[in-house]
Amino acid sequence: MRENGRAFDRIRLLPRVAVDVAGRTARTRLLGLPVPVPLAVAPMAYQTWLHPDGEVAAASAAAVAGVPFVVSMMASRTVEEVAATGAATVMQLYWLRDRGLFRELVGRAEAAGCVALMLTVDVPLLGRRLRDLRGGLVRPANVVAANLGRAGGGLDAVGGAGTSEVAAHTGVLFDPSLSWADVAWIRSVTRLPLVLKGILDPDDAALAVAAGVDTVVVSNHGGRQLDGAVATAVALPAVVDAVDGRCEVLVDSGVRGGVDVLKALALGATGVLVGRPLLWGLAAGGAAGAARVLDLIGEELHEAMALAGCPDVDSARRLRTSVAGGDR
Ligand SMILES: Cc1cc2nc3c(=O)[nH]c(=O)nc-3n(C[C@H](O)[C@H](O)[C@H](O)COP(=O)(O)O)c2cc1C
Ligand SMILES: CC(C)CC(=O)C(=O)O
Repeated sequence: MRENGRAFDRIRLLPRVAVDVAGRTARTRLLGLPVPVPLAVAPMAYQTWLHPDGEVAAASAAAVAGVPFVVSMMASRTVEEVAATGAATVMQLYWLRDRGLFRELVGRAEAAGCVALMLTVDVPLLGRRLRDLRGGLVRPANVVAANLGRAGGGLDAVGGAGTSEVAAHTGVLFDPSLSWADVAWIRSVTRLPLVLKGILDPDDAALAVAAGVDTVVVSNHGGRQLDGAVATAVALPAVVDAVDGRCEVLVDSGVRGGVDVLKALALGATGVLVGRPLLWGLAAGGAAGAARVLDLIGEELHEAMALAGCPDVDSARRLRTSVAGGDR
């Protein structure tokens, strides 16, 4: 988790000068949609844990900002409630042991007007989260996975030593047998654009393209899964090369401001997903707090583009970068 931030910090930008940036714009396309800034909100579970309105407040902020909102399969408000905010909504899915429930969720996402499906591929099981274990993390009874019906409630018996309640619950639900054949099956059962989230190796990015995926997300899950996995700012360029323009490449994990977004673009990304900062805004100030976070990142990006001599997103993607040695 720490290395994600450090890796972005180590990227150095080579600004261009005497470029007319008076009419600059960060408008571009992301997840197949026109967006005012190249970012979307990352899928994050159980947002009513942070604020009573949860995902509905966060999605309202995304709607105001005009950026897509990815609703977690483990959201504490339903995909229908989220889509009703008017935000361009992407449904995130985990591979479930219960294939009937998985199919049902795909159908609900389509019926709710979702613009894409995002399959998260880096959670065959939940990472060993030592702070969750030491703190005895247990969901409050009123925070449930609202999309999963009876399967979305908590567990009566917590998993025991070495397992948090959340890890035990997801262990019951998630199927660790996901393979590329299953990805091909998912591709075949929906006409919605398909996003694969949690790619780090360029060979996996090439396999995703071969499976007909529309977007890959270079992600180590914000450092929550495999401790010691490569930072995304380090992994991104090789994935961009492997994909070679055949699908969109988004990146998350460690993006904390507009300069990080500019660095991601300079490294070849189509755009970024914003994770924890959105939750901090939501916890501090509900929909307004989440909206302020998205505003700030957008303002910072516009300023950084001006200072780097970038009138548009394509020129940002052509900026040169270098990597500084050591930590700051
Ligand atoms: C509290 C929390 C819950 C998350 N829940 C999910 C989830 O349900 N599905 C998913 O694909 N990723 C989930 N993630 C990972 C995020 O989508 C994203 O990859 C990560 O937070 C990006 O890193 P950042 O927080 O450093 O920006 C979660 C992250 C956090 C912090
Ligand atoms: C409920 C969890 C599976 C959500 C998640 O992906 C996470 O906590 O990182």
